[in-house]
Amino acid sequence: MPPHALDIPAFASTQLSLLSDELAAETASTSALLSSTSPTALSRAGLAILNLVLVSQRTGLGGKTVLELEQDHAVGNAGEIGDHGIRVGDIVKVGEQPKGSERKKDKAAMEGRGVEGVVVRIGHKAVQVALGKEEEDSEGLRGRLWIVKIANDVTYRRMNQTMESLRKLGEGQYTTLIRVLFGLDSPSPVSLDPVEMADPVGQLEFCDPTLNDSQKDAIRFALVSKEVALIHGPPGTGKTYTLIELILQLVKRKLRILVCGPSNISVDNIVERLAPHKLPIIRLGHPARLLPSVLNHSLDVLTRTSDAAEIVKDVRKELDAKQASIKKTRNGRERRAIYGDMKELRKEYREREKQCVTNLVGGSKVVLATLHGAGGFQLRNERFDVVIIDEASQALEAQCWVPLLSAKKVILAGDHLQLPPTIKSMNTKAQPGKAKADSSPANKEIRETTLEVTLFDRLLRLHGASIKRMLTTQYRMHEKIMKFPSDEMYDSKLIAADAVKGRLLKDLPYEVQDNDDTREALVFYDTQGGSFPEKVEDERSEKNTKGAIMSDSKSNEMEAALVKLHVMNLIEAGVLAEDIAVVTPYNAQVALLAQNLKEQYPAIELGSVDGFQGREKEAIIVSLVRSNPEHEIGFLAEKRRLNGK
Ligand SMILES: Nc1ncnc2c1ncn2[C@@H]1O[C@H](COP(=O)(O)OP(=O)(O)OP(=O)(O)O)[C@@H](O)[C@H]1O
Repeated sequence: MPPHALDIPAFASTQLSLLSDELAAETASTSALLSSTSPTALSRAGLAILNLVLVSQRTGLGGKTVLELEQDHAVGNAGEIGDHGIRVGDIVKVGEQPKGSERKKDKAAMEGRGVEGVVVRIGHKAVQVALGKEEEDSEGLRGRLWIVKIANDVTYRRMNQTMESLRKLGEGQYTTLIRVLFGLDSPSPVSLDPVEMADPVGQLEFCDPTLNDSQKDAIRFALVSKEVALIHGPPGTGKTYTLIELILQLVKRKLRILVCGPSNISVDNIVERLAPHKLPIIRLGHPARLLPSVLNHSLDVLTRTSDAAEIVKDVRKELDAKQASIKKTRNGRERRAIYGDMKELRKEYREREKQCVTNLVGGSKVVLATLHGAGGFQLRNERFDVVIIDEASQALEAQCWVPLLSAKKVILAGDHLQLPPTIKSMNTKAQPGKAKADSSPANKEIRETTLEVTLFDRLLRLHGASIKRMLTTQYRMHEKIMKFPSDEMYDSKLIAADAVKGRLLKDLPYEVQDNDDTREALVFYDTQGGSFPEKVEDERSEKNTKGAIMSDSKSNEMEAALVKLHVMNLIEAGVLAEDIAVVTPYNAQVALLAQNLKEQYPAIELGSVDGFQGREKEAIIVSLVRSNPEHEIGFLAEKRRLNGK
C-alpha cells in the first residue's frame, strides 16, 4: 500500500464511533429535556404546541397523510396558537397531551405513542403535519393533542449505513474513485491541453460570458479531471455561480449528474439558479422542506402534476374518498374496515408511485438532493457520471459518502478556510474499532481524526493542491474589508471585483449621508483597557465544553452599548435597518444585543458569527466581546471563525 493510503475499514470504524458519540450528544440534550420537562415548560421553551384538536386529514404530496390541527377553542385563546419555536420542516410527534397529574406515569408510555411527521404549514390558528410513510393515519389520535419537536436521527441512520457498507467492502469491490479518495491510487494526471479539451462537444464554449478567469480555469479543470476535483471558493467568489456553468457544460457532454449539498438551502440555491436554463432537473426531498420557488422541480410535486403522474391519480382519488368517509361513520367496525381498505390502497399507491418516480428520475439529466437525501430509495438503482457536492467543507465526511460509494467522479466545492461543520460531541480522538495496530502515518491520522475534518480537508492533505483550483475574484466586499481575510487566510490572492472594490455605504442606491461612518469601509472601535470588561457567566463551562456552549458564557455590556451607538449613527445617516447585521461569536452577547436593539430596530439582523457564515449585508457590525487583562481570546483563536462574512 502507498505510504499515505488509509486503511478503509479502520477509517469507517472510526467514523462510526465518532458518529455514535455525536448522535449521543445531540439526543442527550433533547431527550433529557423531553423526559424531565412538563408539556407546559416545553411549550414555554418553544418546543411544543399544546391544546390542539384534529380537525381534518387529507392525502398530501407523495401520498402522505396530512393532519390539520387547530387550537382547542375550549382553552380560551380565541383559537390563537401563541408563541412557539416550531418551524416548517421540523420533525414532530403528534400525540395525546399528558395531563399534569398523570404526567410521570405517562411519560414512558408516551414515548411509544403518537405519530411522527413533518410540519408542512404553520399559521396563527392551525398547524399541518405530514405523517411519515410508516405512520399511515391518525387512528388513535383523539381528544386534546399536542405536538412536540423531536430529534432527527434520520441523517445519522444514513451515515451509519453508509459507513457500515464502506467498512464491509472487500478490496476487490473498491471502485477507482474509492481507491483515489483513500490514497490507494493517485488521481489520474490532468492535462489542460487545448487538444484534449476538444472533447465530444468540441472547443470549450462558456454559456456565461461574464465568468472570470479563475472561474473558467476551475471549470476546465473540473471537466478534465478523471476522478476528483476541488473548487476552492473563498467568500463571495462565485462558487455556486461557477457550479451552474459546470453543470451546463457536463450536460452538454451528455453526462448524468447528481448535485448534492449538506443542507436543503444549499441545494435549493442551485435549483433556483439552474431552473432558468430549462434542463430536465429533479429535486428530491420532502416538499415541506424546500423553498417555494423550487417546488416545480420537486419529485413529490411532479408525481402529482406531470404526465408521468397519471398512473397514480385514480388511486389517490379513491384514498381521499375513503378518508372523507371515515368522518361520516361512528361505527367502530366500519371504521376499522375503512382503515383496512386504505392500507391496501396505500400499498397500491406506493407501487404505482414507485413506477412513476422511476420514470421521472430516470428521465432527468440532473438530479439534486441533500447528501443524506441521496441515500433514499429513489436513487437506489440510479447511476451518475459525476457527483457534485456544494458546500463540501460544511459537510461531515460520512455524509459525503452517501452518494459516493457507487460514484465514478466527484467535484467538491467549498472553502476549508471557513468554519467546518458544527460538532456537539467532544470526540477529539476516536477509538477505532478494528483499526489495525500499525503505526503508519496514515493510520495515525485515522486515530487522531475528529468529525471536524471534512472530506475536502482530508483530500487536500492526501493529494496536495494539485487537485484543487481556487476562485480568486470576490464580489462581496470592499477591498479594505477583503484585505484581512486575503492576507491571513488566502496568501493575499483575493482580488476585489470592480463593482465592489470601492463600494461604500454612502453609495447605497438610496439616500445616505456622506459622513465619517458611511465613507469608511472599515471602522474599528478600540475597547482595550478597563472600561470594557467582559463578563463571564460560567467559568467552568469554558473548561469543559467547546464551541457553542462555551460561547454562551461571555458578554460585554459596554461593548453592546457601543454597538447600539454605531447602529444609531448608521440609521441616522440613512442606512436602512434591514441592511445592517450585528454578529458576535458569543450567544450571551447575542442575547444582550437583542435586549438593547430588537425593540427599537426590529429589522436589524442579530446573530452568532457561526450562524451567519456565507450570508451578505451592506453593513456588518462585529462585536468581539473579549477584553481581559490576560489578553485571552478563547475560541476566537480559531482563525476560520473570523473569516467568511
Ligand atoms: N463572474 C461574475 N461576474 C459577476 N458577478 C459574479 C460573478 N461570479 C459571481 N458573481 C456574483 O458574486 C456573488 C457571489 O456569488 P455566489 O453566491 O455564487 O458565491 P459563493 O462563492 O457561492 O458565495 P458564498 O461565499 O456564500 O459561498 C453573487 O452575487 C454573484 O452573482
